Amino acid sequence: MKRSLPVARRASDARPADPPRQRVALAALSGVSWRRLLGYVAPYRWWMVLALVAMLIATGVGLILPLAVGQLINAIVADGFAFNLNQVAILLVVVVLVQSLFTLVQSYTLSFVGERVVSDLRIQTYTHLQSLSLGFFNGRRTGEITSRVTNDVTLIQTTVTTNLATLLGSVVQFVGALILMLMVSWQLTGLALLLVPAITLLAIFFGRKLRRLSTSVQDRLADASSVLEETVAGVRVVKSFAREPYEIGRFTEAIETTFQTAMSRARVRATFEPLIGFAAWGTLVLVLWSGGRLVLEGSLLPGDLVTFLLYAGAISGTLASFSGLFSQLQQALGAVARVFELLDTPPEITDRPDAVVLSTLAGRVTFDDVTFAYPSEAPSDDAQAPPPAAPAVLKAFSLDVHPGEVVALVGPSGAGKSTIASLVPRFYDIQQGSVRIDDYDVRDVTLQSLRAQIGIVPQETQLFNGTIAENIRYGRLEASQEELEAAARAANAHEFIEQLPQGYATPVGERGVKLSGGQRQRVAIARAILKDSRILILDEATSALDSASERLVQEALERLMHGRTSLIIAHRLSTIKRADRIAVIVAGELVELGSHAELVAQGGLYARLYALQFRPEDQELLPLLAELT
Ligand SMILES: Nc1ncnc2c1ncn2[C@@H]1O[C@H](COP(=O)(O)OP(=O)(O)OP(=O)(O)O)[C@@H](O)[C@H]1O
Repeated sequence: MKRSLPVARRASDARPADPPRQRVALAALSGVSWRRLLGYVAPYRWWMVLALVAMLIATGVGLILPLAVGQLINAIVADGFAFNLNQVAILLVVVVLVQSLFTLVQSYTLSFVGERVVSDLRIQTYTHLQSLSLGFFNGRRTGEITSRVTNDVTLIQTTVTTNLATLLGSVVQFVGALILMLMVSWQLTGLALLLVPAITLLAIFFGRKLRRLSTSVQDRLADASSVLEETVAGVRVVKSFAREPYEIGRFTEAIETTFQTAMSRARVRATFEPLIGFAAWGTLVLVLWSGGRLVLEGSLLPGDLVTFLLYAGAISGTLASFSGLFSQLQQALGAVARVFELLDTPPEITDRPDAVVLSTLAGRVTFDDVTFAYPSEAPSDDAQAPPPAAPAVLKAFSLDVHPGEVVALVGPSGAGKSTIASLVPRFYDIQQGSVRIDDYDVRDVTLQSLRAQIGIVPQETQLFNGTIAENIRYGRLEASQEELEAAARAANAHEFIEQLPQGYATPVGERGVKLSGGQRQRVAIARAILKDSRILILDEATSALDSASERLVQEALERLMHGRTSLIIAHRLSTIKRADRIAVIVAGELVELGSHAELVAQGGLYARLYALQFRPEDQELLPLLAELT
């Protein structure tokens, strides 16, 4: 029953972890995703070109190093060699210097591109997230969504820059070293190459296994973080039910599952890396042994053998980095798929191409034969499966609220009151009938202008991190300090705000002062007053306030409602009696409509309810109504 109206359902409405993710991860293997990913680098292509050129130079120059070292040794051991020791030593220093310089350029430019891409992508995903409809958020856990914008995007950053550049560098190094090796000794090269395909196959085999396990680890970790998020956000519920041990159990279970999966991955990785290392070093020893024999036979200079060994070392290094890269790229694929899936989720509620901008309104709100069922919560990666048919929450519901009228929506929990209210700002689209403001169907006007005309005071006020002034100004960002204070005064909030340590500049929300329930409600009312919209939707708080606080809130609400069309999801008899008309809703249908006096005279459900009314004025009506229906 206790739920704020415009805010998405809490994380507790979670759906279970989604196995189809793996399918999506595999789909991301297609070239399209990679092309799309590289599209993010396109705006910084010149930086990328610079990075790649620097990388090529650094790698290319690096390839001279083994050659120079070999020459150095030849200069030492072979008499009458072409270069003397000094010349070769100077060459070596110059080579190392040039290589370091270009490595620096490459590292800086690559980081620039990486950080830019990741920032762009985060802003894009967040912007897209903001465009998505409530239906999307209803079906997903908070932790899962935030992790896509933060963790997954970070994984992508390494993929598009560092990994790709390293891959390219490794290829250059591999090819370059191979050519130079061939020039030194084709026999030795042939021997080394015999073993390469075997190592590569091994790497591919393990890489695949690692990828599967990595996606699985990420999924399990997301499960654990969603337990964490849920319980931190809902810490009051946990504490009030003394469910700490239960939650610890749930978290432990999720973490233990993560641990088990991570250990399976660790086992594969632990075997993988030494195995590849062993294969590479084994090759080296074999080459050293055969090369040693060639030197002893006199067909190879000792320095050339050293050169060859250094190249062989470089090649086994690149092979190891190939396999490392391979598994990292595989890991990133899951992340890429999840981010693109988010970006590809179309918003359900959008402006029509010919949508008009609502301007000044009289403020009439009409529900005309409205039938509505909530969108099915099937996530988009389950698109193959037909969505289960959702039951209609509203059935042929009609109600005409006149400009300036106050209508109280009354009915048992789950009757559809919040749903009715959420259709006015078009949080959802209806299946039949129409919801109109003045004579405009809400689907024919721009969302921005529609929502600008509607003020909402939810049951529970969500305060954001920031000062109290910033929180009130959420109602109208461009409001002046005077307007802001006037709104706070009208909302009976000015006095308590003045008494806060820094007045309007006092930080509130997560990291600021804690406000009482009544104070929060008055801040919400001040926001709505500042917004100054024609239409108001109030979700009356059900939690009891002390009578002084209650009076301040009631006064503020009356000022707020004055001259505006108001739809109140009412819980208290006092509020209901004050409304111009009362709409009694039962199971998504309007069963009675009229003023308090009319309904009492009619002798229907409301009258029977009222007959029981020897209770205090602020008696909550709902439990009684539930008894009667
Ligand atoms: N986001 C949602 N997705 C799916 N079903 C929903 C959603 N919100 C509400 N419902 C369902 O729609 C029905 C009407 O809910 P609604 O919240 O409108 O009732 P209400 O009269 O406002 O109840 P309360 O007084 O308890 O807030 C309920 O059966 C509820 O389970």
